[in-house]
Amino acid sequence: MNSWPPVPTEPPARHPDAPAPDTELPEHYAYCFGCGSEVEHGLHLRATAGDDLTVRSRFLVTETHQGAPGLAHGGLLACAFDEALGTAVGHLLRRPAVTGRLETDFVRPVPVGTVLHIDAHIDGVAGRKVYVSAEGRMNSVVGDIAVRARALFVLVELKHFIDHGRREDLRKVAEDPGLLGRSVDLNP
Ligand SMILES: CCCCCCCC/C=C\CCCCCCCC(=O)SCCNC(=O)CCNC(=O)[C@H](O)C(C)(C)COP(=O)(O)OP(=O)(O)OC[C@H]1O[C@@H](n2cnc3c(N)ncnc32)[C@H](O)[C@@H]1OP(=O)(O)O
Repeated sequence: MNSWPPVPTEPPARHPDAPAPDTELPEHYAYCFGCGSEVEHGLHLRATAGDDLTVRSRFLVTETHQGAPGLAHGGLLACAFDEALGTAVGHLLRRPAVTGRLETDFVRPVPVGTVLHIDAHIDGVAGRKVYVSAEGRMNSVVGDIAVRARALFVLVELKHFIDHGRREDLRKVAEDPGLLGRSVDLNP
């Protein structure tokens, strides 16, 4: 394994307005494939602020998430980690960021019906670069590790989303700001 973070970093500082530990976090966008309640076959990942620089997430692997018969698709698992890691950056640092790089180690197959518990941690900050990592455990917070991930998120201005987002979707959000940051009922 290469050293992590790969460059010298500053210790990250939890934002003073970050949600308190054990706070259930809202979905960040109702049409997000990772967390959005309006996406029928999305991951519906739910997250809770943890202590210090951590966020705990979980999602249920359903039959619409298969790659091989009865097993989760690796790309969807990577998506769940992208979401869990990005949620940690967004909520704990309270800065908009996008994924620059995401690497995953798939350690065990994940059957349909598994609840994957993903613990994400902010490891270091170097300028606009935020290094984060996570472990996903099967069916309990102390279950077997199925997936490990590391990522680089890059802090951006809100303008990034306005410049690059599709006009009609930006218009929908302007008309219904509740599509962003809406609280949702919890599932596993
Ligand atoms: C007020 C707000 C409060 C917030 C409240 C919280 C609410 C909840 C929050 C949130 C939940 C969110 C959950 C979402 C989770 C999912 C996230 C996604 O899936 S994001 C979509 C996929 N990713 C993209 O679409 C990026 C596409 N790429 C780009 O747009 C650019 O390449 C970008 C912005 C990443 C970088 O471009 P540049 O021009 O701005 O900057 P340059 O200089 O190229 O990079 C900056 C530094 O990063 C390094 N870098 C960039 N990409 C790298 C890479 N792939 N590998 C290594 N280094 C990389 C560069 O080498 C540079 O490093 P050096 O500063 O020079 O040391």
